[in-house]
Amino acid sequence: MDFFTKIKRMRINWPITLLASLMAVLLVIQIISLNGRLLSQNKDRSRRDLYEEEVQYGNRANVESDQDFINTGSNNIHPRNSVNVNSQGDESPLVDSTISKPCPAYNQEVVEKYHNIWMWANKNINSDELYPDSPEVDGVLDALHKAPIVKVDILDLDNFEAGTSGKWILTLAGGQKAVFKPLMEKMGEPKAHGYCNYGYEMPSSEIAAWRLLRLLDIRNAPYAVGRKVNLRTEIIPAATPKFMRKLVIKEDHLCYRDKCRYCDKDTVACPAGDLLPGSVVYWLPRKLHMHTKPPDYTPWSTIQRDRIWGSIGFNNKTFCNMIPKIPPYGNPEYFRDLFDFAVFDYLTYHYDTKHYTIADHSEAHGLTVRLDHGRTFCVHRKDEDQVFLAPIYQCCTIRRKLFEKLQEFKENKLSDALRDALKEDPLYPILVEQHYQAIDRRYNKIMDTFDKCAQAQKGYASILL
Ligand SMILES: Nc1ncnc2c1ncn2[C@@H]1O[C@H](COP(=O)(O)OP(=O)(O)OP(=O)(O)O)[C@@H](O)[C@H]1O
Ligand SMILES: [Mn+2]
Repeated sequence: MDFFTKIKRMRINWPITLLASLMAVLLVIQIISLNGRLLSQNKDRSRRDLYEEEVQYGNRANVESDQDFINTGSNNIHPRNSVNVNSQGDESPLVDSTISKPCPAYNQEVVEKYHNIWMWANKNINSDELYPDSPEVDGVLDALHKAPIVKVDILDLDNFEAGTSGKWILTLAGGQKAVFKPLMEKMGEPKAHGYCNYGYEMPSSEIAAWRLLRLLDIRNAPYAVGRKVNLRTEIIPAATPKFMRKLVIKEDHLCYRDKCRYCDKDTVACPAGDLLPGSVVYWLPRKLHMHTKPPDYTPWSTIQRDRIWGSIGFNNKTFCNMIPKIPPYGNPEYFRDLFDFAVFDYLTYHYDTKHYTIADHSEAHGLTVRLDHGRTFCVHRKDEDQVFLAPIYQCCTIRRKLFEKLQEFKENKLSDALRDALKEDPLYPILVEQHYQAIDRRYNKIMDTFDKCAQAQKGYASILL
């Protein structure tokens, strides 16, 4: 007996079978949609969990407003110069018919001009500094600002989309790579909720931090400059397919959708005239070793600090005594670096402090490098001495070179100098006015702390390294 004859003989009640099948299909649809909702709740929850983890580690800026922020789920994102639309609403993907994608034209002369600038920058990286104190530095900034963009991709390291907010990797004419951080929140303003690690990274901070380090003669952060990129004419023609998936059309605007790990939701930037502002940071063509985890961690980084403060307390100077036992801080130069970091981190309220060393046996092998200042200048109302002054307070020491440099900025001159330096940037004003007041206030506290240290010891000679 064949299969069909068997079925015929089973005397099936067709209406009941059909009804049962229909109900089964409905049940499956219900289960799938419930699962979807649970998944999206879990996604939200996991963002909160991540954030809560950071809160536990103390990696946040404003304890008082925490509950308010969580409750309101604030998402006021309106970059200056941008039409910015919230992530809800109609949004359509970009399709080839929406925008044509002409190939960028390469002009050999232009390519050579920029290539020579990148060669100069590369040649000047040595074991003392990433760039010299010379006027050519401004030429490199200018090139980062103006060089035609030949390729745009999402910065993806080891199959992991780097970081808490999206970063682009640009290839510029002449072959230099650069990291672009797009402006997704208000330019240069403090985080409304006061949490430095919540929300997007800030390109304004990246630019201001670099200018401040340069003023202090701390030349271990790669060049950073502001740039407005035209999504339609500069980015689309050079974008990889992966990058193109981040572009959407919304209310007739061309928009960029960025991820944000510690935000209530991702959002889109729909810049006026298609011009999206951001920071461009020179990609350091060297192998880097990151100092974040034992045995060679940055001693006063957030995680280490909170673990240690919990057990020994802020005032305990024994922490300072044990630092030379942590590799590589037995080396006096690396030990001194820690106080350069402390001064800068305190001035900029830098919650995401970390550092790298060049590890490639090139002539720059061993140089300390500081990357990623997108979360500096996030609050100007307060200073958190317990957090940021600790290295200075506990060790009472500083590199002589930095101390002498700092003395040049007495009587609120540091803020004026930073303002003047930022006037050179194409995106000036970069920071809101209150940040400058904060810098002077913090500068004075640093200098007072060193004064107290000198008084308590045998004068300045005993605290300068
Ligand atoms: N200018 C640069 N030159 C060389 N390598 C870089 C540069 N910028 C970033 N990188 C590499 O990319 C990695 C990730 O960059 P970055 O530290 O800015 O992001 P993140 O801290 O992971 O992200 P987020 O700040 O969003 O959490 C760095 O650890 C470093 O290896
Ligand atoms: Mn970062």
